[in-house]
Amino acid sequence: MPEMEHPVTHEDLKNALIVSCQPVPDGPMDDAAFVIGFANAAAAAGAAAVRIESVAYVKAARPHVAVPIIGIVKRDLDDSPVRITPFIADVEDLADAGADIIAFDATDRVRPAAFSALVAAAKAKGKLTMADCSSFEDAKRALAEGVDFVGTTLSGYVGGPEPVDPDIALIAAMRTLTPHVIAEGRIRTPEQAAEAASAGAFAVVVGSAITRTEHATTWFHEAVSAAFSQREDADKPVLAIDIGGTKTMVALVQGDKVIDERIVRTQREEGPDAWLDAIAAEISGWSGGFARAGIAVTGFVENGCWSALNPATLGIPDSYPLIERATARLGAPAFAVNDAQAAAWGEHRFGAGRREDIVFLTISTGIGGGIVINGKLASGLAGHFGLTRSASHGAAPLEDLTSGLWIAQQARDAGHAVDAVTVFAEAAAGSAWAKTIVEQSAAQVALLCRDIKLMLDPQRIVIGGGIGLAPGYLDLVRGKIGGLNARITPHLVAAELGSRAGIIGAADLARQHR
Ligand SMILES: CC(=O)N[C@H](C=O)[C@@H](O)[C@H](O)[C@H](O)COP(=O)(O)O
Repeated sequence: MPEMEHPVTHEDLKNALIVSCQPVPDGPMDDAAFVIGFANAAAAAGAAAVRIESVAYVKAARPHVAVPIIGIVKRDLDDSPVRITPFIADVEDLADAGADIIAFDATDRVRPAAFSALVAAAKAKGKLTMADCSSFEDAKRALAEGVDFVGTTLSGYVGGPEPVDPDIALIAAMRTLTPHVIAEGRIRTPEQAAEAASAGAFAVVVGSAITRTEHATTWFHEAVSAAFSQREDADKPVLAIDIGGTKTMVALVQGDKVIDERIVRTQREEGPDAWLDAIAAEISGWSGGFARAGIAVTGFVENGCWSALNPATLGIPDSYPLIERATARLGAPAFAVNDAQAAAWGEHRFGAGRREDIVFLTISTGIGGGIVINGKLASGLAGHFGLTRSASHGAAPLEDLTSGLWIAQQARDAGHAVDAVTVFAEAAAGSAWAKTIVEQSAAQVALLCRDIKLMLDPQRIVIGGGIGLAPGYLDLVRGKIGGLNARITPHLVAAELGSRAGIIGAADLARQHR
């Protein structure tokens, strides 16, 4: 033995793993002894069939291999792109060598022998047939010629760049034509093999990942090298930038440590190209000292482009290509994020968030925020709580009834032309008018925090910003929340990273973003 004891049928391949035992041509494993070894190792581990290339290897393996063999011959022809089993003689020789199933190219290309003749030759020898297809159309034609199996073998190999992933969609499409679909090509992981099976494959072929040692080694080598070089990058400082309405903070940040820090004025009228130029000029002495850049900005960032939500804060042209321009201008790959979202991430990683799911609220001139859920930062518009209207009962965006600007306005209306800081000082000193204003602001924030708890259920709500951290303010908010069932009471804590939360968060996000 082991010749096959009975003629192989479709059922022998049902729900099978098939291992293609084709060493890299002319490589150190390109030897009959290895092909036999691979085939027996595969069979011992549960493979129900093997695929072997060349008449010589099929002949060598047949006496030693007890599972069905799919045989192919590969040829590089001058006058045809067809490589897999192009000639009738190939079919016959494979059959005579002991292959149970003969596979051949089923593409619609110039070929030396008619497809129907190949099928007939295999059948004349009493063998099953497998059509190596590149498309749904190939499979349709092959089935019309009476093949037993259609494979996705040649998808991605008939022109254009070779894909990386298996063609799962083609498996599913071919399954609408026949149950006898063999998934083959670029299946590199057990997960992909399972996906192919779930998509409707009758059997799944895995080749290079198991039997082309050089290929599999290369994949690991590349992954490991990339990870090592990323790790070296990760140890380098990040250039962190926080572009605000009046000033821009630039810093070199390592972990949560700010190594160096500068402030540049944001020339509001000049626009983002000029702001980036000013930043680049300011940091020229740091060149080579950072591997990447993290940018926190007012407004929001989507698909690498920056837009204003409130142009009064800073006039950003709509969809300014910030990441592209910053990467070019700063000489390092850049990442950009809303400033309050960056601060939320900073607090989550290194501050009062304690690596828990948090909502961060910065209450100062306006109200900004960020959300970290399931360990991930929500991007886009997420966290712009100051613009919500539920807590203000629709009267105006919440920040217009809560923030520093509103507090100063209320004071003026009460006949006291002072800023928010003074209002807080007056409230602390016992002035009734000032207390009333601060309490109203705190009551709005309390409503917002109650809603946030019910909408997102964060473990903590971290409160920052000049107003949020003003002495006594957080306690006032807690007081206004009071009386709720413990499960739905939000847990409020004071932010810990202060004005550096944004740059620390942006730096960390840039480090993690590849
Ligand atoms: C396109 C072509 O010539 N495919 C050949 C067909 O036999 C083999 O080189 C592949 O190794 C085989 O299809 C298995 O695929 P993978 O090695 O990607 O698991």
